[in-house]
Amino acid sequence: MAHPSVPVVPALKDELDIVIPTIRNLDFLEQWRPFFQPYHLIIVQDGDPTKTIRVPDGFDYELYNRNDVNRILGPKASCISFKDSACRCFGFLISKKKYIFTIDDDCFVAKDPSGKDINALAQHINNLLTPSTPFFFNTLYDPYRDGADFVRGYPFSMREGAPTAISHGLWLNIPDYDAPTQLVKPRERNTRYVDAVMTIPKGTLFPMCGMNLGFNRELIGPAMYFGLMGDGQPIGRYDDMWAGWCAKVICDHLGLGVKTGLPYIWHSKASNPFVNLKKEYKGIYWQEDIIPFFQSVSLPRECTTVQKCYVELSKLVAEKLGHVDPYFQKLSDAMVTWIEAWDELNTPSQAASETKTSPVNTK
Ligand SMILES: O=c1ccn([C@@H]2O[C@H](COP(=O)(O)OP(=O)(O)O[C@H]3O[C@@H](CO)[C@H](O)[C@H]3O)[C@@H](O)[C@H]2O)c(=O)[nH]1
Ligand SMILES: [Mn+2]
Repeated sequence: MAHPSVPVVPALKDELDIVIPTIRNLDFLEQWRPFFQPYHLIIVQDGDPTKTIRVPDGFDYELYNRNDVNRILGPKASCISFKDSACRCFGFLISKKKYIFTIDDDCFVAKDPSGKDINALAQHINNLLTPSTPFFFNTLYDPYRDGADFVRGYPFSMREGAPTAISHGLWLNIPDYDAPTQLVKPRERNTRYVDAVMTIPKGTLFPMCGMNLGFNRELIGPAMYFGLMGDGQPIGRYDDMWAGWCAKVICDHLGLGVKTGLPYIWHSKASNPFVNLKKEYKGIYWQEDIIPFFQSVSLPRECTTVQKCYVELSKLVAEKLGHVDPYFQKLSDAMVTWIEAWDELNTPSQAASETKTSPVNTK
């Protein structure tokens, strides 16, 4: 029990950045203020860099537009998408913190069945700070949660679990459906609150949605590249999916865990299904080749770091998916550029020299 006179410091206050990709004013932050205000925000402004993005007073943030991306990365900026939410991964790159939470600007505070506001950030932090169980499924779901435990038959030698790399949250109201599903079910809303956090078993892929997502940047950051999407690219809205497939095979290889379930956010805006179909359609049939590829991936033992795994994966992408479309050779090259940029920005000497055009705003 915290002593009343000692202020409670929010968990991971100085170890976590909140990354928001945006093309609009960030009034949505007003609703998140009680939960987000103590944390540093990294705002990645997409689209026209001359447009001014309004951020509510009282938030500590840095804002990067496309001019900043080009200035900081130089030629390597080619790996950061333009005019797609995939641009958010620049925020992952430029951050210096151990943890990341990323959220879309049309995601609001949801209420649990008791009517209480859900602090999605606190739940992600709890998910990331407790182990995962990728090697043996616990049928009572998250065994580390208050009021739960490992069930009978769960090997004691496996109860230490694995470090958690990713925490994948869900959405009430507008579900993250693909365009064909949106088109046939335009009025479907997700009203089902499932009170569970589960570890996605080793060897199983999943469709990672980027709109309510936390991860340990030190464990899996270099794999969280959101690919080449949007302007000038033949595909969109597969940014988070690509990152999730790459990250999951690497987590499996390195013995790291991925959780999905709580927390929920309230996803307020359904994007246009016709526009989405134009962005997604190639991905809808390419993924019938992409998924078997990721299911077949076996990374060599010498790949002991995320970077080594990721570069090895980029080679396999070119080799095994290049026949599907020339795009995958471009993507393979961009994956290598991303790792070069990651290592360049995250070596102490280089990182310190980065300056920001937009002054860091303090409360
Ligand atoms: O060109 C753009 C468009 C949008 N953004 C910012 O990205 C997020 C998401 O935008 P939006 O809510 O319009 O997108 P959705 O259709 O709901 O898509 C979600 O599903 C996945 C598609 O990849 C992803 O998780 C979400 O994008 C907002 O913050 C926009 O401001 C952008 O930066 N550039
Ligand atoms: Mn949205």
